[in-house]
Amino acid sequence: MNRAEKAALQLQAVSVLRMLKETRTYDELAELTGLPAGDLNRYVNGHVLPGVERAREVVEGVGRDALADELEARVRFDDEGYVDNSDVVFDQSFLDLVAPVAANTLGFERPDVVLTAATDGITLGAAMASYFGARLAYAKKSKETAVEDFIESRQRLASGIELTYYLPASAIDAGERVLVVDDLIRSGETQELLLDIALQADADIAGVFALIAVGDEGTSRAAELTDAPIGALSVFE
Ligand SMILES: O=P(O)(O)OC[C@H]1O[C@H](OP(=O)(O)OP(=O)(O)O)[C@H](O)[C@@H]1O
Ligand SMILES: Nc1ncnc2[nH]cnc12
Repeated sequence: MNRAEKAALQLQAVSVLRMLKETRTYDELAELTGLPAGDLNRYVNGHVLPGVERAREVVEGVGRDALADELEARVRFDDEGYVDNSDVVFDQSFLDLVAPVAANTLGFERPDVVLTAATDGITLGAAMASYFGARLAYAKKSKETAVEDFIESRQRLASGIELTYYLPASAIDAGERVLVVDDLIRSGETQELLLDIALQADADIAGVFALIAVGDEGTSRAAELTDAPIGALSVFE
């Protein structure tokens, strides 16, 4: 880890601690993290940065569990099991915290491009791309005007309806590493289309990440298409 990466990790830990502190006293935060309340006060107020090892523990340990709890508190299911995750995908600050935690705990290699599907994947994709210093690309269900060349991928869904995603051909170069992300993975049909687009571009898959997996059908389907790491922040049954 170079100095810049260490500094980024230390600042991420401060962001995680500040989010946790919003709903807790310092004593409660101390109990949760195992760190002294006085130190936590200095980190949260920005007077001192946590050391690299402490920062890693916060980001990898407490960070992931706390973010998963926060995610679960924000998601609502309707009577038919469909997810309303507006309170998650509309909150760019929350997603900015998820990105480093996802990257560190799931072990994705730094990608060149983060690829997602319009519409709801875009804010998570932007957070992940910004964290990695990568480009963001999103495939759409319609062709963008004035673009001549597209990579397209079509699939007939279980419902019989055909779904096609289009990506401007210039968005991914051959040989680039692509991390595929989305807010939600259920059947895995969308991920399959995105992975197909990345493979058509002759890209290497760096991983697949979703905030929410509903069941394991989607992640299993993705696992058949790539050996790269696949993970979700929370899995709902
Ligand atoms: O694993 P799957 O069964 O494919 O479902 C997941 C996809 O469904 C949702 O998008 P949707 O098609 O509703 O489009 P939207 O983002 O524009 O709402 C979600 O954002 C994922 O892209
Ligand atoms: N909002 C949603 N909830 C559950 N499954 C879905 N598949 C596509 N959109 C979905």
